[in-house]
Amino acid sequence: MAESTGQGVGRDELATLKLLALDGALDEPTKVSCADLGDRLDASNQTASRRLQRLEDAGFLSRDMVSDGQEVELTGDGERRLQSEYADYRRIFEADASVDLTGVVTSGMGEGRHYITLPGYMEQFIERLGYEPFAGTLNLELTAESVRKRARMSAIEPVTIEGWEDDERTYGPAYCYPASIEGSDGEYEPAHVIAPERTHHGEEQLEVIAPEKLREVLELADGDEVIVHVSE
Ligand SMILES: Cc1cc2nc3c(=O)[nH]c(=O)nc-3n(C[C@H](O)[C@H](O)[C@H](O)COP(=O)(O)O)c2cc1C
Ligand SMILES: Nc1ccn([C@@H]2O[C@H](COP(=O)(O)OP(=O)(O)O)[C@@H](O)[C@H]2O)c(=O)n1
Ligand SMILES: [Mg+2]
Repeated sequence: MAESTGQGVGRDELATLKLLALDGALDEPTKVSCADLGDRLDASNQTASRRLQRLEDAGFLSRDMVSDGQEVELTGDGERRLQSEYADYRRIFEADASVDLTGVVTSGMGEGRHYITLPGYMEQFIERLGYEPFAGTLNLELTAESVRKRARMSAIEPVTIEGWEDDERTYGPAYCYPASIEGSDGEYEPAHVIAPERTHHGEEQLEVIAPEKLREVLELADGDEVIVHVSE
């Protein structure tokens, strides 16, 4: 049994996914033959076929049967899985990883304020980030390209804010990535992209914290575009 790397796929499936991407299946439906794939993976035809099936079941691949074989294309999740692998290699080989993400300012659920000001988090922010964050998170809706690029943040070492508990419940950890925020009115730092482990938002929402209210200092309103430069 292959070692699991999450979402039901193992190392072997990941190697298969990489070969398919090298063949062009990231950009368009690409013809594959299990015999050829098996040869290149040093595995049997049946093994190659099983790996394709697992990748499809995991949602990393879409497949179309055509008269003389099959065409495959990586899904968004498939691309993100490879991006995250790529980010690991960047982390290994590149000293100063950075990523620029673009998004528009949006209003969230009004919960950021509550979480940021809980003493169990606030004390850690002050100690580990070196500033007392403004009470809330600036929410950005990322462009489709930035949603994909977001995985590259894993090449950057975050400041970890640990989970904690009170009498009533437990609170999850959160990871803070150093960043500067560029609006049309100028650039602001220090700031951090905050990624709570437990969140109600999907990958398209980015939350940012800073010592000041960014809507005021950068004169931002819903719909304004900002660029977040994330780097160590
Ligand atoms: C520091 C921090 C810790 C959080 N911890 C939790 C948590 O333990 N459980 C949870 O359901 N949501 C947690 N959240 C996430 C919020 O529920 C929510 O996803 C988001 O931060 C709300 O942002 P918004 O009000 O800006 O839309 C946390 C958020 C932050 C900023
Ligand atoms: N550093 C920060 C943090 C939050 N904010 C804003 O402060 C308000 C409170 O944050 P919040 O996270 O509780 O609210 P929503 O993001 O859910 O709208 C929101 O309007 C945020 O956009 C800001 O301008 N600068
Ligand atoms: Mg917020």
